[in-house]
Amino acid sequence: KMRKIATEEAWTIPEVAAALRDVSRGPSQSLDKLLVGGIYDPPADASGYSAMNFLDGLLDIEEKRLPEMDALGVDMHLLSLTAPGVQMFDADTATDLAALANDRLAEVCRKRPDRFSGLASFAPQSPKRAAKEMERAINELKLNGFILNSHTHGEYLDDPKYWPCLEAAEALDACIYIHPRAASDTLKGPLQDYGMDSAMWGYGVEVGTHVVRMMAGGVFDAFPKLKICIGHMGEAIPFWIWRINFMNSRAQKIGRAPKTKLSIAEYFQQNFVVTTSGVEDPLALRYTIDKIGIDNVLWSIDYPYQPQKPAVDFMDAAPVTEAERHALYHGNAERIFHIA
Ligand SMILES: COc1cc(C(=O)O)cc(C(=O)O)c1
Ligand SMILES: [Mn+2]
Repeated sequence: KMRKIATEEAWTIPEVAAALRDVSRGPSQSLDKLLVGGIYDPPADASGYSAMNFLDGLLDIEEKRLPEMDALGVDMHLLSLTAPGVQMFDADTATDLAALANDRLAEVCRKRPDRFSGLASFAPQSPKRAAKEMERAINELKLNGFILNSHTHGEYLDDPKYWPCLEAAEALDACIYIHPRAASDTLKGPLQDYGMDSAMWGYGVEVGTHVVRMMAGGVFDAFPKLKICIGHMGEAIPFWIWRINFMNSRAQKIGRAPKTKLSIAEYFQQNFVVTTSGVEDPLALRYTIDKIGIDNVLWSIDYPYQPQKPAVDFMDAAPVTEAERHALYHGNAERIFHIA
C-alpha cells in the first residue's frame, strides 16, 4: 500500500474562530470579510459561504476527518491553520494566537504522529517576535514547516522588514507554504464580484503576485536556500513561467527591475515546490511534472474545502509512473517537510 500524505489540510481552533468572528464584525475593509463572515459569523438564513459549513470540518480531527482518512487510505494530513490565519489581527493578538495555535497543533501531532504533522503559524505583524516563534515551533514543538496566507495588511515578503522571518525559515531548513487569502486592499479592485474573491480566481492572483514579487525582488539572492511551497498546481505560474522569465529579463535590461544573480525560471525551479490542491486535472498535473520536475510536485486535498475521495481518485488514476506516484503521494512531502 502506497503511503498517502496530503499537504494542504486546513484546521482551526475555537479561539482563532472567535477572533475572526470579531474581525468580521469590525471596521476592516479586507476582501476576506466576505468569507470570514460567512464561516465564523454565519447569517441566520445560512446563505453565502455559511451554506458550505466549513467550520465543522475545520474544528474537527477525530469525528469525521480521521474516519474518512481511514476509509480512503489517507495516511496523513499535514495540517495548517486555515486562511487567513492570524494575519487579520493586530500584532499582539496575532503573535499570541499563533503561539496558541502552534501549541494545539503540536498536541494533535504528538497524539497521532503517524496521522498528523503540522505547519506552524507566525505573525509577520511583529517580524522579530515571529522569528522567535518560528524557532520555537521547529526546535521545541517539532513542527514541519510554516504556513503563511499571502499578504499581511497589504504587505508582501519582498519587503525587507519581513526578512527576519525568511532568515529564520532558511536557517531552520523549514519550508514556508504560501497559502491564499483574498486579494489585498490595493489588489482587490475588480475581484469583488461574481464569487471571484476566493478560490475561483482572486486567490490565485493574490499568491501569484506575491511569489512573482519575491522572485523579481531578489529575495532568493538574499536567501538562496529558502524553500517556498505554493498550492493549486503552482497558482498558474508553471504555465506562465516562460513569459514571466522572458519579460523579467527584459525589465532588468532596461532598468525597470533589479538585477538578480539568477533568472526567475531558475528561482522557481530551485526555491519552489507546488502542490495539487484543488486542481484535480490530469493534464495540468502531467504538464506541471514535465515543466518543473517530479521532485517539485506534491499531492494535497485542501480539506475541508475540497472533499477527500475525489482527490484520492484523481491521484490514483493520474497518468504518471508508479515511481512518480510515490513521489507525489509521499516521497516529496517527506523530504520537503521532514516527515519521518
Ligand atoms: C479560508 O477559506 C477558504 C475558502 C476556500 C473556498 O473554496 O472558497 C478555499 C480555501 C482553501 O483553498 O484553503 C480556503
Ligand atoms: Mn487551502
